[in-house]
Amino acid sequence: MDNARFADQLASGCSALGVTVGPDVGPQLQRLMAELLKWNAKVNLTAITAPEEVLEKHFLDSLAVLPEVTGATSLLDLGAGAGFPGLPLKLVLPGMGVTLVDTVGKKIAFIKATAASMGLTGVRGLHARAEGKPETEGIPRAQVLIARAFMDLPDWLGLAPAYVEEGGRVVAMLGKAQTDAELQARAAERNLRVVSARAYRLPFSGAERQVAVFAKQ
Ligand SMILES: C[S@@+](CC[C@H](N)C(=O)[O-])C[C@H]1O[C@@H](n2cnc3c(N)ncnc32)[C@H](O)[C@@H]1O
Repeated sequence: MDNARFADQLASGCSALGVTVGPDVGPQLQRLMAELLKWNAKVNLTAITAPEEVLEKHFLDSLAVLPEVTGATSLLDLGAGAGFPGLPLKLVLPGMGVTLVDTVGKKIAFIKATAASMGLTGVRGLHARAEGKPETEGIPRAQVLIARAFMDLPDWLGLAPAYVEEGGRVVAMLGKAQTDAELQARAAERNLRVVSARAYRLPFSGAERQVAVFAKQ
């Protein structure tokens, strides 16, 4: 994808999602895509490899939750894989500290090397297993805990409270939308409350997504 097409697709995708990004973000995302595809040719990081799909399914889907994340000073991305949604969110919100956790070492190696080569500060990659015991895992708590395609919602909400600072929130990016009643029930099981839930569609494929925000009771 050439620079002009990338910029055009990013602008129209952001506009469809109702999010705004600064002028530096496009070139940084292009750099991130180049690193992802370069690494992916050698080590398997993601099954999504067509540039148009990387832009929509990894980058724009990550940026779709900007409204739920903006204002946080720290973000913890559990099961971040190759850095989604944490890395694109960091590019738009550079003052936010971001910790990305995954059990697969090569994914964390990619995150660390890419953050260093792009000169990103305040990005930490942690090769660790999230089990709900931050004290022994060395995983820091954050104002906002986020995960996309991580675990089944009940399991993920079971882990979540241990990683959220007092007054913080849990942002769940879901491929399969849950009804309000289902979200309320899942939250109640974990002593959480539902703060908001919003459905959206990816701008080019029209694929359905949902983002739900929870807080401690
Ligand atoms: C389906 S991938 C999603 C990756 C990324 N969030 C995304 O949306 O592209 C799930 C990731 O969670 C990681 N994972 C699974 N269980 C984990 C655990 N208990 N702690 C940390 N990472 C875990 C896997 O290694 C994998 O990279």
